Amino acid sequence: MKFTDTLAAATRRHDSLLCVGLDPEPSRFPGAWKGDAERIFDFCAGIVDATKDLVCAFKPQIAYFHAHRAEDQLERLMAHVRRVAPGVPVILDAKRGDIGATAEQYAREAFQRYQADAVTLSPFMGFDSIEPYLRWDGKGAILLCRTSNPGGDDLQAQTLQGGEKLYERIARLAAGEWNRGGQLGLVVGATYPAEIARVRELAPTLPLLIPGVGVQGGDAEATVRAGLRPGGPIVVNSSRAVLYASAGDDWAAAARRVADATRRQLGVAAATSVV
Ligand SMILES: O=C(O)c1cc(=O)[nH]c(=O)n1[C@@H]1O[C@H](COP(=O)(O)O)[C@@H](O)[C@H]1O
Repeated sequence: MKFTDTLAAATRRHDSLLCVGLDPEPSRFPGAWKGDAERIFDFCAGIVDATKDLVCAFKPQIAYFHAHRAEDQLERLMAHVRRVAPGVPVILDAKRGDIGATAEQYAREAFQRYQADAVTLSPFMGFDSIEPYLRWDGKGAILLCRTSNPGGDDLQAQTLQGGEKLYERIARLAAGEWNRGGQLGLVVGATYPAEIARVRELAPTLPLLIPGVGVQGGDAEATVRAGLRPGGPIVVNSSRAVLYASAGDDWAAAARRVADATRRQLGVAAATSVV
């Protein structure tokens, strides 16, 4: 099944635009697990179990695993999601970008080793750095376009010859000549709703991965209004606000509460904004 179809089905089934980001930080783990990197799998699996019926996707961030030599725990986690949440797509957040030959290895890592449904990529090195991912039938490749961080302006807001901004060029290419197999999506930060709206104009049907609600302070309602269109899906990610909703024994229940509140907030915005 294609990433976009899996995503659409999970969005419908769970009535959810929410993606829970899996960014495990052992120093923030609850109780006796605090500081124990051997518990990365247990912690993330607990979050997955507590939220799996509330989300349209999960997004593990690879650095949080690799920094702790926890690649094996990430592999187990991917298998766990497939087992307990079949049909919920997993976006591996790796933000890769390299020459074609190296990109082939990164694609193998994401799609074969980790069995991800989609991966985040930096488009900085151009189409030949993206193309190896598109050889994997049905898999998604989500390109950084207008990122949520303040420094995103440094390059992405630069005006190119012809008057277009860099992030606009990325959106145009991803919606057009680069999207040969219909596998591309774009990352746009919830912290920049005006840019979300502009990207949506340029890429009416691409899935938009929108991080930045929760701890980064992005406005969930403005995000939905700017990004969601009929035939133009969005995936709104929240990581820390869900993962660390409580450091007590109730951490999993608290994560569920925050995830459900965010899901409902997004749902209300969707019901009142999509024409
Ligand atoms: O590609 C991403 O997921 C991403 C892009 C971006 O522009 N901003 C951004 O915060 N992210 C990721 O989204 C997550 C945001 O985490 P929270 O701020 O805790 O919700 C982190 O895993 C970031 O690496």
